[in-house]
Amino acid sequence: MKDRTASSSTTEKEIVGKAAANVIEDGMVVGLGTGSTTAYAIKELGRRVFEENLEILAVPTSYQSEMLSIEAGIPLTTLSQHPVLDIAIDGADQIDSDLNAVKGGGGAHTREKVVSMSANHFIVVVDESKISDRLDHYIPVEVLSYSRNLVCNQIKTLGGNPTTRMATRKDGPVITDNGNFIIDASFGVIEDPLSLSKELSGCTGVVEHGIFHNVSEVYIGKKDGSFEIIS
Ligand SMILES: O=C(CO)[C@H](O)[C@H](O)COP(=O)(O)O
Repeated sequence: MKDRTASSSTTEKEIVGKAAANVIEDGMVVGLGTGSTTAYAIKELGRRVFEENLEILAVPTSYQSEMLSIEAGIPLTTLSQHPVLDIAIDGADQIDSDLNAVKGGGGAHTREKVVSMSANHFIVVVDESKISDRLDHYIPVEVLSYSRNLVCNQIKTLGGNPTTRMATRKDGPVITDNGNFIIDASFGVIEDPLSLSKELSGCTGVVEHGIFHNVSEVYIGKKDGSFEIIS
C-alpha cells in the first residue's frame, strides 16, 4: 500500500497544485478533490480568496477537502445547489498516456467521480511518478459492506486479486465517507481500462470504482521545479 505521508515529491505536488489553482477565475464553481496534491490547490485558492478577493464557490469531494477548504476560507456549496461545475481539480494515483486515471488511494473516488463528472473541465494534478504508459496500479473499489464477499468473488472472476482495505489507526476495515468498505483489486497490467471499467461497474454490490476516463488535462510537476500540461 502506498505511503500517504509527505514525500520527496512534495515540491512537484506543490507546483502543480498552485498552477491549477491559478486557472480559476472569478465567478467559477469549482470541484475540489482529495489528497496531498489537491491540498496545495486548496491552500492556494484560499490565499487568492483572501488576498485577491477571488469570488468562487467550491464543492468538496471528501471530509478532508471540506475541512481544508473551510480552514482556507473558501466558500462552499453543494451539487444540489450547483449541479454543473466549471472546473474540478484533483490528484490521481496513476495516469496513462491516453489519460485514463486510477484514483481512490485516499478512498474518496466515489465522490471524486461524481464531482469531476459534474464539471465542464477536469484538471488532474500529479508528480512525474504517477505517469505510466499503461495502468498497473491496484483499482480501489468502493462496495456496500454487505456485498464484500460477493464483490471479491466477482473481481476474482474478472482475473483480479481483491484485498479489503484495512484501517491503520483503528482495528478493522476502512469505512469511506459514504459508510462503505473499499476493496483494492490488483489486475497486473490493465490491457483495456475501458472494458475493465465497464466490467467493474457491472458487478453487483459495487458502489463505484477508481478508473476514470473523464480527464481533460494533466498537470505534471517535475523535479526541476517546472511543470508540463498534457491533454
Ligand atoms: O484519488 C485520490 C483520493 O481518493 C487522490 O487524489 C490520489 O490518491 C492522489 O493523492 P495524492 O495527491 O496525495 O498523491
